[in-house]
Amino acid sequence: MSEPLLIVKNLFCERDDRVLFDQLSFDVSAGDVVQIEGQNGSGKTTLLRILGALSRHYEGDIYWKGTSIHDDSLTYRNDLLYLGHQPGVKAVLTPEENLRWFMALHPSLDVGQIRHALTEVGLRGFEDVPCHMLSAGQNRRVGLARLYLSQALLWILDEPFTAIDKQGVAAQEALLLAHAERGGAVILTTHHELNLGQFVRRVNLDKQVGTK
Ligand SMILES: Nc1ncnc2c1ncn2[C@@H]1O[C@H](COP(=O)(O)OP(=O)(O)OP(=O)(O)O)[C@@H](O)[C@H]1O
Repeated sequence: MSEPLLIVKNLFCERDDRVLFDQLSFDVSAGDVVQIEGQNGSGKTTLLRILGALSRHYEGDIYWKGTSIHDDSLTYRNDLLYLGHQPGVKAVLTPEENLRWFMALHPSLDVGQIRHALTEVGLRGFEDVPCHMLSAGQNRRVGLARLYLSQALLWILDEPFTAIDKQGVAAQEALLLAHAERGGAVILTTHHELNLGQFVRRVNLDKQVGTK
């Protein structure tokens, strides 16, 4: 069996004198979809921000391909796509402009690929409409279009289905599965009941029991 891509070891995090998690350990391998579960305020976003190398407010170790993410943060960040809790869309820009902005670090991507991604998320015909004129779900879809463009191995997604309709959720679930089947890995939070059968592993922050 191949080594896990991500190893999370003995994480401890405290906020406002409240321990969110202690001795939290789990790993993530190629092909895994890992759902972080827990009630409101249990620390899911906090954990995803830590795993996304956006916060160092913790103790413990995180290894990516065998190396601490802080010893080789460049490799880790290159392999990572993090979609936060907010859609992360600039309201004055159009969907196409937003994606060009997101993808500025990937100059090999062309307008055709960006338009294809927008079509995949159901925004055909809205490419040139400023995002402040789009609905909440459409704005979320602009952010999710990055998943169709990304070459990253690890996707970390914080509530990606917020404001997305049923059909959109089903399409996103299929995309997550396809990514896992290609050898990628996904860590996400969602209050939505995932329809991914045995593909999903769960880490529950309420029970503090790691993977089950
Ligand atoms: N920057 C911060 N400073 C102090 N406390 C914080 C900070 N960020 C989060 N917290 C606290 O940490 C706890 C966990 O917050 P977090 O957003 O991780 O929860 P969550 O499980 O994602 O919740 P939800 O399901 O409501 O999105 C909360 O009690 C919150 O008040």
